[in-house]
Amino acid sequence: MRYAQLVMGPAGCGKSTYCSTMQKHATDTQRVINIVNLDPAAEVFDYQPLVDIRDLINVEDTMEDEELHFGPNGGLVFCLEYLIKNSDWLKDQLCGGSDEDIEGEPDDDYIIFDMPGQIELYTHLSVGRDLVQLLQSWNFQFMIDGAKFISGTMAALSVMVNVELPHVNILSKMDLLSKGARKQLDRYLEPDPMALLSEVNTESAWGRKHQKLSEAIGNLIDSFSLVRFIPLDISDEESVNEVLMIVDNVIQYGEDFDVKTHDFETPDPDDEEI
Ligand SMILES: Nc1nc2c(ncn2[C@@H]2O[C@H](COP(=O)(O)OP(=O)(O)OP(=O)(O)O)[C@@H](O)[C@H]2O)c(=O)[nH]1
Ligand SMILES: [Mg+2]
Repeated sequence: MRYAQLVMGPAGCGKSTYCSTMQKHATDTQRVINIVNLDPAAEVFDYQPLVDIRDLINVEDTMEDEELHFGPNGGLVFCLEYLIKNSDWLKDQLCGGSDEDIEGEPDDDYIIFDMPGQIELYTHLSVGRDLVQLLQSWNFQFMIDGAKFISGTMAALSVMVNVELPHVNILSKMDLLSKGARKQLDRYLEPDPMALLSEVNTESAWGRKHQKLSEAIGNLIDSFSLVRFIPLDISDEESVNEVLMIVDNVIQYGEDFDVKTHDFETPDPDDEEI
């Protein structure tokens, strides 16, 4: 089987850090997770990518090119569309090129795709969906990491509707919260959207004017069980493990797992902790 996670979220929310944290955790627990960088504007990340879109095309190239002359956002869209058009390149890099590998490969592949932060790529442009269809045609199974709170949830819903995949919302950077702040967090982790929205309602003219809309949004979020956020504290091994387990469960990884664990040797006690 081939398993994949697409990591999406606002700029700087910790997507690349999530990728490298999961990869390190996998190594520590005798699993192999590979990372593919699909951000053509990426400058730094703390992992060794299996595939890097920048080997195919770079945002700077599209901006400096005399004919194209894109700005950073147009350049990004161009790069991803270029990737889709040159999907054979990606297929070669991911699958070693031969169709036989895709059909008959006995080992599991588990790949995390580190995506660019521009949400419009997945909400209303076809690039995100094209990419997903491509990967699905190569037998990848999926999940998605969504964005922030009520507005993030709406964005996540919009992504879900557009790309038609199951997803898990992750609240990153938990290590930055004080103990007191963490205690208050529970109401946000599994919040009552109606209660949260009613707070918004009374506070502003906008809220009063759009009360019906807010209620409808609350109902929508509620009935799709969208508002569940999983906290991630990358400095806490337990937390990293829990997030990976939840995601594995969503993409149905590890259902025939006991066979797999014997493929690996005993862990090296000198392995670095995260
Ligand atoms: N303390 C803490 N810092 C984090 C965490 N995740 C990310 N950061 C920091 O936040 C900054 C951005 O993290 P990245 O992982 O590069 O975020 P990104 O979403 O990949 O960013 P873009 O690719 O630019 O959209 C870096 O300085 C990270 O060190 C976290 O869980 N805890
Ligand atoms: Mg990044």
